Amino acid sequence: MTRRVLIVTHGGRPEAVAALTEAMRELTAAGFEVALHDDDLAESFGDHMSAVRAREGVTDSEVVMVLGGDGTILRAAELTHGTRVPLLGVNLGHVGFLAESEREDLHLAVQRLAERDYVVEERSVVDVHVHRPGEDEPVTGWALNEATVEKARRERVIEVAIGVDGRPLSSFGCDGVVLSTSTGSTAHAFSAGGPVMWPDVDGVLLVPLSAHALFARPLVIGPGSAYTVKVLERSPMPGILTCDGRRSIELPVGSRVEVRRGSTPLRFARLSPAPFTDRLVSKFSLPVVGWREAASARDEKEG
Ligand SMILES: NC(=O)c1ccc[n+]([C@@H]2O[C@H](COP(=O)([O-])OP(=O)(O)OC[C@H]3O[C@@H](n4cnc5c(N)ncnc54)[C@H](O)[C@@H]3O)[C@@H](O)[C@H]2O)c1
Ligand SMILES: Nc1ncnc2c1ncn2[C@@H]1O[C@H](COP(=O)(O)OP(=O)(O)OP(=O)(O)O)[C@@H](O)[C@H]1O
Repeated sequence: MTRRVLIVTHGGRPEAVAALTEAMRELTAAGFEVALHDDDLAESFGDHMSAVRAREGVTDSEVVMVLGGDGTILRAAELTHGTRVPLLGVNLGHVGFLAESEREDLHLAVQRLAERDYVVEERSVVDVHVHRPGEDEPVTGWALNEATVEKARRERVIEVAIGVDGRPLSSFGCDGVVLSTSTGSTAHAFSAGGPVMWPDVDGVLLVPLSAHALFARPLVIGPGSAYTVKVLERSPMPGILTCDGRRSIELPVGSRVEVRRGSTPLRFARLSPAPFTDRLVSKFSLPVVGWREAASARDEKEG
């Protein structure tokens, strides 16, 4: 059976189109059938490459290869969410925290795929249920990074009440609250002062955004618990919920948002066993000078 790779890229970027040409050549040479998610792009490649329009969807692909940065991976996650197809990110972006390979390692990545020399890592998402006044059914959503409840406009604050497992915890005026997975703990939640959660910490992080309150600390709950965020009737401002910076749901006052660890994780193809700590050091250029000297001094002392 022919092995297929579906490619998602940032079609608006010249470097992505160049990387796409190389990826398609390498994958085709390795015996893969290549499909492009971006039909317009497929149009320009369809003639002289074995590009197959990705009309067949994702589930008959072995891997979704993403040529881009974090945002493009978050966009590609919309395709694989709910399926068992893993994402493999090749970083063409500025940060590329979610990517597995750098641009210069594209050939190696294709070689490892061809040899089935990769492991699949599951990353938790958050599931979101939004109950709005006058609506019988909740609006549902999910996020790989975070679901953020924010004030709908810049002026004033949004008044929210926070609860855990149906029990009230606190209420305050703020710019919003970020409800993040471990994966998203290095993204918006990180910028808002939240802790970094290693990927195997299966909890959900809440970080308030500029809360006007004495008790508004980052909180972490376990995989069996759920947050409730209510937009209070007294709030001078309605809210808006945004998942991964891309999927939004309006929150009139009186809305109730429930966020819990998702039931279906997203899957990533991992080529290198490099620990998350190394990725953190590399992506944030953390100063680790002196670590080796200290370690070798300890080894000498221990003989
Ligand atoms: N003040 C902030 O830091 C802020 C504000 C809004 C959104 N965001 C983040 O942007 C994400 C959307 O990313 P985008 O690239 O489409 O938007 P974008 O182009 O605005 O980039 C936001 C930044 O977040 C980085 N990023 C995204 N996911 C990350 C992760 N899991 N770990 C570390 N860094 C990550 C991106 O690389 C980029 O540098 C949202 O999920 C949210 O986490 C951050
Ligand atoms: N085909 C596309 N058309 C329009 N916008 C796109 C497309 N692909 C990606 N984008 C958007 O462009 C933005 C930047 O993309 P991406 O994250 O890949 O690059 P970057 O921001 O430079 O990398 P990083 O996120 O690692 O800093 C993202 O918000 C993404 O959703």
